[in-house]
This record gives sequence, structure tokens and C-alpha cells, in this order.
Amino acid sequence: MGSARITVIGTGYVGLTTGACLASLGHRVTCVDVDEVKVARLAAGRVDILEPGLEELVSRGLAAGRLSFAVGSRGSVWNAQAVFLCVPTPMGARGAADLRAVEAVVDEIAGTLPPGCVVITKSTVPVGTAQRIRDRLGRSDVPVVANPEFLREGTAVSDFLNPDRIVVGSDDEAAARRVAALYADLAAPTVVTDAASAELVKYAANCFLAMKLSYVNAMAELCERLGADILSVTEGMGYDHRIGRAFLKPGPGWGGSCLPKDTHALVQVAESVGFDFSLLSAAIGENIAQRDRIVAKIAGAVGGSLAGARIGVLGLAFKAGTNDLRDSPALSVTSMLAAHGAEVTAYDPAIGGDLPGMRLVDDPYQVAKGADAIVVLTEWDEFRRLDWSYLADLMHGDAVVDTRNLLDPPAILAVGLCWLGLGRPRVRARATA
Ligand SMILES: NC(=O)c1ccc[n+]([C@@H]2O[C@H](COP(=O)([O-])OP(=O)(O)OC[C@H]3O[C@@H](n4cnc5c(N)ncnc54)[C@H](O)[C@@H]3O)[C@@H](O)[C@H]2O)c1
Ligand SMILES: O=c1ccn([C@@H]2O[C@H](COP(=O)(O)OP(=O)(O)O[C@H]3O[C@H](CO)[C@@H](O)[C@H](O)[C@H]3O)[C@@H](O)[C@H]2O)c(=O)[nH]1
Repeated sequence: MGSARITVIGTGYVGLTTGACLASLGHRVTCVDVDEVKVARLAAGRVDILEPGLEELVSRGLAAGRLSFAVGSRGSVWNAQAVFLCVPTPMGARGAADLRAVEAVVDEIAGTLPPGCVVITKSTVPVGTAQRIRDRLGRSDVPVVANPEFLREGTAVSDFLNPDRIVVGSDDEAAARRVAALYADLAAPTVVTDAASAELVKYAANCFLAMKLSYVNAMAELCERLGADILSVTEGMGYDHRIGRAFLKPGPGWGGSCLPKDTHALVQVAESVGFDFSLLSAAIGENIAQRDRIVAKIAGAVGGSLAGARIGVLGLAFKAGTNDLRDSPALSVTSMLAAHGAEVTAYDPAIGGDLPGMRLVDDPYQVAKGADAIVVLTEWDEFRRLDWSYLADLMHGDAVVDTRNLLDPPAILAVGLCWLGLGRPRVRARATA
């Protein structure tokens, strides 16, 4: 399409990244949201999510006149050549994707879209949604293309600009190729297919990643019971190019705004066509069990009972590099700790304010004061560089439960603390001194 006139609807992680990046590729982009405060802040170049490079890209787009922000979809699509839908598709009833935001936007823009404009689903939507949008639009002159997004939070801009692949699917192949052309400068491998297959690629990829993580978390548990070391096991697995090294780190469970909802949604989609996707259901069950095992491990570290125990938590975000708390395993763990009667004090470098069931502090050393155990729940690099000797002095107990295998066990041992990782041999100062 060369330089195209594009409207992006929804300015969250996906919409804002899409808008700012497409503007950086030379397109003229209007980003639309229902949230007036957000739109006003964005129009002033202020980005509230933690995404490296995004604020700079927004500022550059605004300064170049290639990026603008608006409230309300209808007035922003009348001269668009392409409209990207980037609104939320959260988990709805019984785990299925809730498409109400997508439908609301479609209803709003149906009468205003110019002939030939392409409507593109970038939100994660179940198979059949492109067809349903076509029916709902009731416009034979407006093709619909599924173009799922694969960016990760915390690396959104670089993932968007350096994609592993671009997937476009439509029953109108020419329209799919027009959408692919918007990304021509990225020179990425491109899969051009039908709409249903494109929609399913997104779920297939996220659910595969979730199953890989459930498998590695279960393997870590097995390592503990068998006396093996998950670091060596995953190193040995990862050299096999058919397996790969990525996504092999055990943790407190996989979370975030996508993997949990997308796994549930695919189970529901499978059920709707009479297929019991028990493999995927088991991965979801394993992810719940992992959080329970982490809580049991913390209880064990403080003598068996969490009632009245003081637990210092390092990290609340669902992974390092983001301030997103949606479906964070850390929050599940802290709320279970509180429910068992523990007093939780938590610190996360990207999160402030008040959260239920804990005292949130703005200094990592405060979590250690009088703590029976310190628990690392998010893999922020800065936790490695804390003065662990000082933390040990502040603590009442001696347990460090490292659910990300982030810390250097000998360094923890050296300051007289006991280190418990996941799937790794326990390191206890007093026993080895
Ligand atoms: N977050 C990710 O890493 C990621 C990656 C790939 C795909 N996705 C998918 O992309 C979609 C969006 O996810 P997100 O994380 O960007 O969501 P988000 O919650 O960060 O942002 C969604 C935005 O849409 C706006 N919005 C809601 N209803 C609207 C309407 N009717 N009109 C205009 N704006 C509206 C909201 O105000 C919000 O700003 C979801 O389907 C998600 O599964 C997310
Ligand atoms: O080795 C690993 C890798 C990840 N995780 C956890 O897995 C979860 C998901 O991580 P990640 O996939 O990096 O987060 P998202 O930003 O949610 O990205 C996923 O979800 C997005 C939304 O659909 C997709 O676009 C991305 O491709 C997909 O990776 C987090 O809780 C991580 O802590 C681990 O425990 N161990």
C-alpha cells in the first residue's frame, strides 16, 4: 500500500505499539480509544505503560505529523484505507473470549467505513470471528483480514519491528496481501492464508508456549523429588534444535494478559466442536498446581505454618520488564499467603500504590525487616544486585525462596541464608558450614 491512511482502534499494549510502529514505517496513523484521559495524555506524548522505546516512537510520530490520537471510532475511519481492531478480548463466561468490545466497534464503524477499506483483527479472536465481522458489517465492499499480533509485553516495540513472522488471513486474498504490504519494510517471513487458519495460528502458538511452560514446571517438580537439577536438564534439552532453549525456565506459573485467557478460550473453542482438548486442559491444571506448590514450599521454608509468618516478597509483575499485573502468578501466590494468615510485605520496581492483602513498599530492603522468609516472584535483574548481606541482617528468619532461580545460590549461602530454588538442590548455609 506504500504510505497508507490507517486507523487503529484501542490504544493499549497492542494498539499503541501498532500505531506508533506503523507511523515509524511511514504510514499516517490515527489511534482511537474510548478512554478520553488516555487519549489526552497520548496526544501530549505521555505513555503510561512500561515499554522500552514506545514513548520515543510516539513523540517522533507526533512531531512528524504521522501520528495522531482521537476519541471515538466513527469520526476517525471515514477516510481510512485500513482499520486495525486492537480492543480487549478478555476471558468471558466459561472461559470463552468475550467479543463485546470488538462487536461494539464494528457496529460503530459499519456505516462510516469508505468502500475498499480493509478491516483488520489484530486482537486475539477465536476462529470464525473474521466471518462474523463481515456478516455484522454487512458491507460487501469492505474485506476483513485476520492479522494476529505476537508481541510480548516489555519488548513490544522491538518484537513488532523485528517479527519472527507476519500472518495475514482472509477469504479475500488480495485484501490479505494489501495488509501484508503495510509491513513490507520489515522484510519478515509472511504467511498468507485463509481467515480461520490465521486466527488459529495465534491460539496454537500461545497454547503451545503455555504447554511448554507447564511441562517445564512439572519437570522442575520432578527434579526436586528425584534429586536432579532443572538447570542441567533444560540445558541438555535446549541444545536439541527441535526443542530450543527458549521458554524453558521454571517459575511460579505462567500468567499475564494473554496465555491464561487464550488457553481457556481454545479449550472452549475445541469443546464447541465436540473435541475434548485434554492435553491443554491438563496444562492449565498444572499451572494452578504450580502456584499451590510454591505456597507449600514457602510454608515449608518457615517451619510448616504460614499463620502469622512474615513474608517479604520481591516482584509482583507477571514477568520482569513490565508493570502489568493482569493475571500475575505473583498476585495469586501473595493472596494465598495472606489467606493462610501470613503478613505480606512486597516490593516491585515498576509497581506502586495499594494492593489488597499486602503492604506495598517502595524500597526492597523494607521487605526484609523482621521477615521469616524472602520470596522472589518476578525475575527483575536488580534483585540479583541487592546487598544480600544487609537483607540477611534485617531478616528474622533465614529462608530465601527463589521461584525464578534468579539469584546466585553461593552468594546467598555466603551471607548465612538458606536458598531454595525450583527444581534445584537446596543450598543451606548452616548444613554446609
Ligand atoms: N498485551 C499483549 O501482549 C498482547 C499481544 C498480542 C495480542 N494481544 C491481544 O490484543 C488485544 C488487545 O490487548 P491489549 O493488551 O493491547 O489490551 P489493553 O487492555 O492494553 O488495551 C485495550 C484498549 O482498548 C480500549 N478500548 C476498549 N473498548 C474500546 C472501544 N469500544 N473503542 C475504542 N477503544 C476501546 C481500552 O480503553 C484500552 O485502551 C487482545 O485481544 C489481546 O489478547 C495482546
Ligand atoms: O521461560 C519462561 C518464559 C516465560 N515464563 C512466564 O510465562 C508468562 C508469559 O510470558 P511471555 O510469553 O513472555 O509474556 P506475554 O507478554 O504475555 O507474551 C505472550 O502473550 C502475548 C499475547 O498474546 C503474545 O503475543 C506473545 O507472543 C506471548 O509470548 C509469564 O508469566 C512469564 O513469567 C516462564 O515462567 N518461563
